[in-house]
Amino acid sequence: MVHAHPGRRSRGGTAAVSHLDPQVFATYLERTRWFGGKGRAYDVTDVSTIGTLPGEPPLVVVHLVEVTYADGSDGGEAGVELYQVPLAFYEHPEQRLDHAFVGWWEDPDHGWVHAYDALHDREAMALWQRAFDDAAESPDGTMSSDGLVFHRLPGHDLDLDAQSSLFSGEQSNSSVRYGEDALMKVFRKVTPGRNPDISVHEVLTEAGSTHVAHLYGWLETVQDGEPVQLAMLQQFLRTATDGWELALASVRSLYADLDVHAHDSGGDFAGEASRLGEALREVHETLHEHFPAERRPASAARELADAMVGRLEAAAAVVPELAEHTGRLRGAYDAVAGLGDLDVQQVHGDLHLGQTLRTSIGWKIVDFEGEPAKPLAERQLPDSPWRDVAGMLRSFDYAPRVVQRSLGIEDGPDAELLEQRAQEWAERNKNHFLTAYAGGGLSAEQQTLLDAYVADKAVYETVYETRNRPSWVGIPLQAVAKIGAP
Ligand SMILES: Nc1ncnc2c1ncn2[C@@H]1O[C@H](COP(=O)(O)OP(=O)(O)O)[C@@H](O)[C@H]1O
Ligand SMILES: O=P(O)(O)O[C@H]1O[C@H](CO)[C@@H](O[C@H]2O[C@H](CO)[C@@H](O)[C@H](O)[C@H]2O)[C@H](O)[C@H]1O
Repeated sequence: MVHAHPGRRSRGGTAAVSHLDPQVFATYLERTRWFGGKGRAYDVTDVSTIGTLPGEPPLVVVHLVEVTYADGSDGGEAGVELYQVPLAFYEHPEQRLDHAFVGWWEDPDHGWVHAYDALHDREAMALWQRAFDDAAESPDGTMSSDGLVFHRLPGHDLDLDAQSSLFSGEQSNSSVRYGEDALMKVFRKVTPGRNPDISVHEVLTEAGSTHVAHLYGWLETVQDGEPVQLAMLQQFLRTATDGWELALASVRSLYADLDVHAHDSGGDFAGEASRLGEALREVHETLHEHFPAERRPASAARELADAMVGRLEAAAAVVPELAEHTGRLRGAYDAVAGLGDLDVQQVHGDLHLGQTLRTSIGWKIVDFEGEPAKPLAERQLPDSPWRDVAGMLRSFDYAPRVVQRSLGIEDGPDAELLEQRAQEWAERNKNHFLTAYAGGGLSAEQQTLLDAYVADKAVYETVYETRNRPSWVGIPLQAVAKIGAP
């Protein structure tokens, strides 16, 4: 059943906006990078208003869009998801925002109103920044307005003159930078409960970690007594270059002359891969110190293997091509079942090169939210640090494949040599990263655990790609086909 928008309370002089058509949101979701339900049959079953940003113009209203999937919660995926869509309303069309147009409605009191995705709108984004600044003025560092609660940590004065611009990269959420001062990440898929991205950044900021951007604050609302965390404000790392982009540049330089081996290439990435390994080790050590950690008995290894098999079965329901590989994948998981004690702690949960930033003073790691497709309760649990290591290894595998696709050369006359170079590049960087992380070689137990996490991650990626970038699913499928192969 589709519910109509409940309507907005009218405030002095502003347009009341009612009758938001759920179908308009459905159409908009399909156009966005961050909607994770592509390829599934669904309905927008509710659109609710959770608050209005203080100050105006424009009028900015935060909506939660409820998406209900026809396949229920089959395939390990949620049956219902909530997406955050803040809209900026204008009484007349704003040509500068044409690219962010969501829809228009005839309002019974005010005629036509035009709605735009607020994150593209500088005027709208300034309202968030001012509200965060107001929170810093209050003795407890919080400011509440119309159901929205802004929290600030002490230690940084926001630059209110800084202009916003929306990031355009490969993202599951939406990030807006305020000049060179701050970055606000607006969580798109939201779940009631504490988001680990905020809680981990808060702890690491307070611990003085040099490998994360400092947390400045966050925005939440409370529904049925539980926080729903909507956005996070943090230090903008001004000298940062995305680790993923650096890796792609290195691969491009390798592919420029296929006669040159990866270790001789001018764009060699191995030194950076080693420094990344060291940075991850330090982050894991800090997380181990400040969050609960435990050594679980051998039965935990069996449970882990079962969980991986469960994820594989769920994934195979979404990606039928996995079926032919399940025997070999199960082999990797069964080996884990025979391991001894298992050390778990707070980890990153979804680490890949796109979560690393090279600054002038070293590598930083971002985005501690965990895998976007996992339920929040699962993402909050301690896990094995090898999960993060595996994520990075998968990323070193992705980079050469993505460059081949972007250059359209994967099926060209040099395909064989290209594949050789791709493997050289990936192996070289994986080895450097791993050796620096572990401080030497791995024990047989560590290798077994790592292999299983690599397989688990590749399986996860087949679902992620199917749902988000269907034309990329061949990348993880190619990796899955090699796991355990003779
Ligand atoms: N503090 C920061 N300063 C500068 N750039 C950042 C910062 N945090 C993240 N980024 C950039 O924004 C991109 C997206 O951030 P991320 O937290 O990974 O978002 P998502 O959860 O949507 O994937 C990252 O790949 C990185 O390039
Ligand atoms: O960054 P997020 O937390 O949203 O992570 C999700 O999106 C990632 C892509 O943006 C995805 O990562 C996969 O693609 C990367 C290249 O774009 C590659 O480097 C990673 O190895 C690969 O897993 C991630 O899996 C997903 O959870």
